[in-house]
Amino acid sequence: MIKIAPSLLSADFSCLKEEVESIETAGADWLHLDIMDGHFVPNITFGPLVLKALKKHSNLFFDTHLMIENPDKYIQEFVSAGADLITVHAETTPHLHRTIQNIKSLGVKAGVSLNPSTPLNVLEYVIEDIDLVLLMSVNPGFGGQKFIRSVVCKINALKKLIDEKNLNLSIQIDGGINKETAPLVVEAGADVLVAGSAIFGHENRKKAIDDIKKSYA
Ligand SMILES: O=C(CO)[C@@H](O)[C@H](O)COP(=O)(O)O
Ligand SMILES: [Fe+2]
Repeated sequence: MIKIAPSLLSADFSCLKEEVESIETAGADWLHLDIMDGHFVPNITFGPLVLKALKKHSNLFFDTHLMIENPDKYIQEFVSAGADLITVHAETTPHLHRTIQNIKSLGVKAGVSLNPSTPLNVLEYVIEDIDLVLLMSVNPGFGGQKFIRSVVCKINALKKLIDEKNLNLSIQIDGGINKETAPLVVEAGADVLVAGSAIFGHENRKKAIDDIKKSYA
């Protein structure tokens, strides 16, 4: 089963509660929350207080994508606020193994994200400890960017590695996903698709989600 995770980054920030409700009733599987600090990425979004406020109004799985320096400092706060999965960028933490253990010790799922230019081999000694790999298909920081096609080969290579090791690990793709690019990444082995502008950019959220689902059915 392929999961659709609308990214809140492209929602109307003046009415986040209604925006989350709109994608929940439209058939979204997860809610993707982009946390940006203005250091690791040029943009600044929101923090745990916003997660906490939205969690009260949603039953969606809170998929929390940390694009922040020194993620260990904030993991506990995001878990207390309602994160169900915490994904950190390998580029932000010198002690990736420790960061993963930190996330797991708090009872939530752990993911590792890689920028488009970061090779898969940074995962070599942690791949058996995580629940999800997030491959960025744009350079992180903004919604609405163009899909970087070289990620398709990267997905194929990661899928091969996962199958060889017989691991139960999700492959999430984030950036430029729409009804044209979704089939490419699903075919390569992705099973969680993040989509911001392709869903929140449309009035009819159900049609937007259904169009993506139909594109690879
Ligand atoms: O993490 C990020 C961007 O850094 C994403 O989650 C974006 O929010 C995806 O937006 P679209 O490319 O789907 O518009
Ligand atoms: Fe994201």
